[in-house]
Amino acid sequence: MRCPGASAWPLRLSALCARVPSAERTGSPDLQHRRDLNVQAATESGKLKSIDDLPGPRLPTTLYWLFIQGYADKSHLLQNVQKNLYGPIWRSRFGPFDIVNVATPELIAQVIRQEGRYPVRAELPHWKEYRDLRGQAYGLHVDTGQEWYRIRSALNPKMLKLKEVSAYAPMIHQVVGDLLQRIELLRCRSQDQTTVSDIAAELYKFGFEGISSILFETRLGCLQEEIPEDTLRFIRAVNDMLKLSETVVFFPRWSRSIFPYWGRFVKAWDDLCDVAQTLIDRRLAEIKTQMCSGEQTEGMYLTYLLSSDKLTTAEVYISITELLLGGVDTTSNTLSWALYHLAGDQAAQNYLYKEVNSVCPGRREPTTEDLSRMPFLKAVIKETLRLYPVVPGNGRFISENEVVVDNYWFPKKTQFHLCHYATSHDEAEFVDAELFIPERWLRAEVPSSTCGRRGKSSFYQHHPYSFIPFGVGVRACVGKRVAEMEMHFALSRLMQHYEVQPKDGATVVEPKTRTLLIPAKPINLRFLPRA
Ligand code: HEM
Repeated sequence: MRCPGASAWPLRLSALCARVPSAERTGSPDLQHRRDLNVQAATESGKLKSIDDLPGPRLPTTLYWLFIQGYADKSHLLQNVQKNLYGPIWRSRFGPFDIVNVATPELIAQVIRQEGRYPVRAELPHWKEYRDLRGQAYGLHVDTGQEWYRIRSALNPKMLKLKEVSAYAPMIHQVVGDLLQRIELLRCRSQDQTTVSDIAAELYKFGFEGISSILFETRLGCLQEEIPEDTLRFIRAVNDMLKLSETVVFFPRWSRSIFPYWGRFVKAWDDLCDVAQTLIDRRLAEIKTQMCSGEQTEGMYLTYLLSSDKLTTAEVYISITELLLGGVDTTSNTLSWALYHLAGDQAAQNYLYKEVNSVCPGRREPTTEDLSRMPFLKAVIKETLRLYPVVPGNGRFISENEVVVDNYWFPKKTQFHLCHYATSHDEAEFVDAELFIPERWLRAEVPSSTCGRRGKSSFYQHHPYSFIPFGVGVRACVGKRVAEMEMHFALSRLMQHYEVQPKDGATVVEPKTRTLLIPAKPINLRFLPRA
């Protein structure tokens, strides 16, 4: 969970929320009390089953799946395997974890409706331990309750309001310009003068430059010939931290000095925080100089946070670090998969090119308004996120209230795993679910034969909770709007300049899980300049 641990659906989500009484959504004490009484009554009358009645694998079975069957780095696929074995709701116990998995949109919706006013994704004791060790503020991922809400309310306005986010467009276009130059450089240097190897690695740099330009209002030069050492250090640290996070959480505190993992985890976090702090301090010094010389310090995100007075300095530091952490390989992996599929589907790529070209002829840079006239572009990104939700599973740790899901009663402090990889790959929700078909996201009135495919109306319909790549509700991804803008600008401009082809013929690249869903091997692509 670079977003620890969704583009068509916000409208559907609000429609769905409208059916839930507002008191229920906000988890008012009165309603809570009534719900608890109902739950108690129903349990007493024996109508509801308990967590112990749930099917699910025992520890040896889980170990067998992970280490003998090889699902340790394919945990996204385990969602489907276990759903087929145990049904849509099951329990898994593993080390200190006792988890209730839900794998249909209806069940996910039931959990979300009861998530309370301050939803918690999962307890992150090892992240908290690191923050305590270094005397840092907890921040978005670790803080809970009103403290989380206070921080989130400070971060939301300039991240989630469409109008505010549009202000970042010129900066993002500069960064996309650098990406285009870098691709041109790499492809000209390659042996066949067209290939860019490991496109995800280049897009990580794009992701880092993009989010940094918004947060710090300055360009770091991540896409230049000489990549700043701090950029590489940050990308390495994110990778290490995510990998180690999955391991460290299994080891008890007393084993910290015996195994090397905790030390490495701390080092990765130290590097992350150090790079973020250097960038923040550099920008702070610039702001001070500007102020001293009487210049107006009109800035974007960091300046806004510092001047809003809603967060302490320690909270600003950790929030910026977490936004950087969330903003790098989420967008970059999604873009990599989108290019991978477009390279393999020339009909879709041609259609996308024509759409971009008709809205922005002569390679004009698209504005945010132009994007609203590019439904196929948006459909490509949605379809990519459906096939490869970069955060393949989400969670809700419901500590405030007891919960009823599918005739089961769960006590407070139950950890739910929302298996949305399984739902977005479910044939019952998406026709030909394993295929890349962007036009499934276009409304039926739009010619459905765009790329030579036709469908019935069911082709376009799915439950709103079957596709939730950005999460859902008040705790959903804070970077959703920024991510979408970055991806839409980058993809549209790449299409204006290049036709993309697979380098290695029809080589299939599978995803693997390293907390995030990432390509299991490098994606190599050929970029052929368009006339
Ligand atoms: C393709 C792009 C992205 C995807 C698919 C994605 C996905 C997610 C998901 C699934 C969550 C959990 C939401 C929930 O619990 O319901 C999340 C949270 C989060 N994301 Fe993203 N994300 C993306 C881009 C970004 C970007 C660009 C940023 C930074 C600007 C970001 C920052 C965060 C943060 C800070 C959280 C934690 C929010 C909280 O706990 O209140 N994400 N993201």
